[in-house]
Amino acid sequence: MYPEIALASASPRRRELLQQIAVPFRLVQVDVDESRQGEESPTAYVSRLARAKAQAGAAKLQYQLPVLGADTIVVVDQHILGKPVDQADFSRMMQLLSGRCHQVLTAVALLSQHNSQQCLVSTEVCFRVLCAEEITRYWQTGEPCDKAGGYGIQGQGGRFVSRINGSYSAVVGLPLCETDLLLRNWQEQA
Ligand SMILES: Cc1cn([C@H]2C[C@H](O)[C@@H](COP(=O)(O)OP(=O)(O)OP(=O)(O)O)O2)c(=O)[nH]c1=O
Repeated sequence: MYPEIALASASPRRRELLQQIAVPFRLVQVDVDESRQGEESPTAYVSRLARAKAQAGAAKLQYQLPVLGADTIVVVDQHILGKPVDQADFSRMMQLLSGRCHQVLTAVALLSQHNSQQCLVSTEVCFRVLCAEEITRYWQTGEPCDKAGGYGIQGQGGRFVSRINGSYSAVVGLPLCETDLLLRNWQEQA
């Protein structure tokens, strides 16, 4: 049903999500500088990173396959939260997220030599109020360190989430509905 693609990602979640909708893929390892450029907006930043991952993968594979790249960030009051660098950074993030709603932005880019498509999905996630003790305990599980915003909705972090409005799979790292559409559009144009 889908074209064979390469996934430019080291994220086990993105791998599992693509498998969930039966997309045939191989992996390509890329190393992309994730620093923000000046006053770049959150949407510009996350979209650029998804594109940069796909571009790096396509160059590495010499454009033999379409390459999919994705990026996820958490945004609260225009602050961009990536992965926490240490426990203090993580605690700061949890205090920002406690007792309120934030946006999770996931961008997906699909790229070949002659075609490029991308989409951006924004999901609202609401947290109940968190206390200092559970924030410390959550850090000790090891789960937060490789997740944007310092939490995994699909893991123990799910206990903090009171409500979500939008795409659950986008929060975990790859929006299934929009990725399916991207791939089907791609196939129609090929
Ligand atoms: C908010 C949230 C994020 N995440 C993950 C999704 C992404 O893997 C990660 C955000 O970092 P990213 O830089 O988007 O991705 P990554 O470094 O894990 O993988 P890649 O090689 O594709 O760049 O946070 C969850 O797993 N659950 C959540 O609830």
